[in-house]
Amino acid sequence: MCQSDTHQFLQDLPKCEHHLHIEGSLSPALLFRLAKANNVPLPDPAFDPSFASLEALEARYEHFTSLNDFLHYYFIGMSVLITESDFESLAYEYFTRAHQDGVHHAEIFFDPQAHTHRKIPYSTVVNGLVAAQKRAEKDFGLTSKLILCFLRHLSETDADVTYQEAVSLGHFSNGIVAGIGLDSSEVGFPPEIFREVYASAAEAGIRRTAHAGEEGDTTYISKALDICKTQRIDHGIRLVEDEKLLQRVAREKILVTMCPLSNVRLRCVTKVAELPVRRFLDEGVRFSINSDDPAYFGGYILDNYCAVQEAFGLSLKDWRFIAEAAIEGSWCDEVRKHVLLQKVVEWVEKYKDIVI
Ligand SMILES: Nc1ncnc2[nH]cnc12
Ligand SMILES: [Zn+2]
Repeated sequence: MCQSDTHQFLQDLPKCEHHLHIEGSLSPALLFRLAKANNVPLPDPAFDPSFASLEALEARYEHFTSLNDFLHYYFIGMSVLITESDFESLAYEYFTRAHQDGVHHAEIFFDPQAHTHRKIPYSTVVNGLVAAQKRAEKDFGLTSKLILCFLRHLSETDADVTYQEAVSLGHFSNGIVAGIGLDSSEVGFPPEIFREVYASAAEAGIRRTAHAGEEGDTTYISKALDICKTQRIDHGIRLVEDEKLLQRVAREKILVTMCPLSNVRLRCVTKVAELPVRRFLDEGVRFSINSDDPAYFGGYILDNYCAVQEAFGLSLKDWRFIAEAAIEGSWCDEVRKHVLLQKVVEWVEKYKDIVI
């Protein structure tokens, strides 16, 4: 995807990933393997030929027509995840790949309701993910956080049940879960539906983000900020449709977690060049570049960085701004941020005289 020099330049750039659904890193190969190992039935190929073979499923992933079309496959896919060890393998595979792509810190979303609704205990999911986090830190020095997402197509009451389970296990106070998020079908499920659970989290000092402005209009972004008091916006590409809101996001240093290849695959834009990358840079909007659901959207984080570089031809100064904004907007402690910022300084030193 990238020319080799540019590829190396971007691979070396110290990265943080903030928008990665761990269930979205389940490759079709692992999906079929776990379905067999765990005796989980997949849809009958007579009804959906995508499940006839690995190749057919991979080909289907290249033709999503919308967020909901993708989510249909996303929820079927994760139904093969049953044991703690399934979640650990999934997350460790992701961390391994992220490390190869130059990620030093990852904040990963998980969707507990999608598992508890099919009788997989919340603790099975979290224990598996935590085991992978510990191994990744030990093996690669890659630090990570978990962000518990609520499924917005389910009720606020349902979200609250999950939230209370995490609270009662002390997962927010002991740092196992760093914050809450909101994902799944956007249009028709505005963030204010979840105002109460977000208010409880705010009162308890728990960090908050939400998907907004992916398919939904700018009111999804403003309501996420004003009513749910989110400190980040996930996707947020439609921010450019409201000049005042854009200025506010820049002024308040709210991190926007962009996912370029996802936006193309889900037809939010027709090509990466349509994304507001240049506009955000010019206006000082802080953003990170992420992979969202890499096993479904044809690329991991470095592929997304390369796609942005191909479309916009950014300078070393632009990339430095992106890298520093990503670190400063991370939910890790100040000591870790300092270490990561130092790595960016070293990267600048290495590349400052090289023409990209
Ligand atoms: N891109 C996305 N938007 C909303 N919900 C999601 N869940 C997984 N990926 C998602
Ligand atoms: Zn997402």
